[in-house]
Amino acid sequence: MTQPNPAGLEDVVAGTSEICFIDGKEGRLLYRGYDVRDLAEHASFEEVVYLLWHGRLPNRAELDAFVQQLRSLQALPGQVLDLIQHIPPATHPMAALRTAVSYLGTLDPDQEDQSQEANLRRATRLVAQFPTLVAAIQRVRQGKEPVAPRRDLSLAANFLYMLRGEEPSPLHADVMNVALVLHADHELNASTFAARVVAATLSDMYSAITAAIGALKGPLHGGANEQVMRTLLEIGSPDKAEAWVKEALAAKRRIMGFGHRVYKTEDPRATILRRLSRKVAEAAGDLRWFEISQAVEKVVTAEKGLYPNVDFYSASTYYVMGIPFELYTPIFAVSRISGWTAHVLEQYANNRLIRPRAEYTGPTRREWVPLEQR
Ligand SMILES: CC(=O)SCCNC(=O)CCNC(=O)[C@H](O)C(C)(C)COP(=O)(O)OP(=O)(O)OC[C@H]1O[C@@H](n2cnc3c(N)ncnc32)[C@H](O)[C@@H]1OP(=O)(O)O
Ligand SMILES: O=C([O-])CC(=O)C(=O)O
Repeated sequence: MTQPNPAGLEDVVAGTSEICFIDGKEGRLLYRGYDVRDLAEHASFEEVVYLLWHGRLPNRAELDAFVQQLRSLQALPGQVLDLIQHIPPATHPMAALRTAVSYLGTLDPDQEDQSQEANLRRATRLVAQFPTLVAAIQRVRQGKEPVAPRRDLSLAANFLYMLRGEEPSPLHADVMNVALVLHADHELNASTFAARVVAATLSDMYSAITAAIGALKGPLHGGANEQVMRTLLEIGSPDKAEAWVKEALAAKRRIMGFGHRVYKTEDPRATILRRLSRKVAEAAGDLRWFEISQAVEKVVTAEKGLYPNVDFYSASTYYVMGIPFELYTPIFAVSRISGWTAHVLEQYANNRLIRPRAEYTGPTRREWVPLEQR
């Protein structure tokens, strides 16, 4: 057997992929060769999904056709809407999403078909349905009726529309689009790796995506954005940030939204989200959450040399947009479903079972002791 791997498989190259490149030293992120900063500035989320799946940007006709296809698939089957009504309202929306996606698998129109074409159709349905699912889950939790999707809005605008029951401002629609572009893919992060492990057994796409949702939910991964907002609310004002952070660090607590396994400098997505956070805050005339975030960043960077990751400034951005914090990780999933499905399709296209070894550290030879003698 090869040498034992470092804890958490740090820096272990566990496979090849053509989808996403991260330079952790320089703080660069590319989707299929395109810098995420250019995509955030110019691309719609729909274009990015096409790029991730097909390896190239769509032309006008291809994009129009893809957008129309997505819009035709946004509505949820009635059985899923019924299921959502039966989920206890106190359930975390990520748990509800995981349950609903698993149920969607039982209603899959392509049931036994495991061809690449059928899997691309599944991926398309999932990307189209995730915003509708998350919005419906939230509205039902709040005792409201789900809002039906519209066919004349971008995926980002439609998501906010279904959540709020009214069309978002162009600023909020734009900010949501950029947030979706920024969260779309990130190489072998924990949830994508989980999805690929499941796909590599040749299990179905819904099983892989359900596993990925479970992994994203954890606070060390996508669940951190919700925890960031809880932190900002607890701190309450910029002048309290320094003492709060110092006390948390002294107690060896982690400051959510900081640090990254791959980036040893600022996460390029955080740079863009910091700007967005300020922009929505200025437009709303409410800089409090942005200023607390900046104050926290200053102390964490000075004390620990840690940089904000993608989950840090997304929290204050969404909060000022009036989005409740339990939805921050589901919004991550609304975007990351594009990357998860891209990786599952890539895994199926060139599959080998993923099955590493463990370095055994338990006892090697023990004598059996009969029950009465223990
Ligand atoms: C979308 C995403 O998944 S982005 C990541 C979202 N997660 C978070 O924001 C949670 C907070 N951050 C963390 O817990 C970590 O930075 C992780 C999980 C993201 C990466 O962790 P790893 O690469 O495994 O680093 P590891 O956990 O080994 O930490 C290394 C050292 O930095 C410290 N550290 C890392 N992150 C933090 C943090 N956010 N706050 C305080 N200390 C931290 C650790 O305590 C550890 O210190 P020690 O060596 O003195 O014990
Ligand atoms: O890459 C990671 O480990 C986590 C992350 O930033 C992401 O999934 O976007």
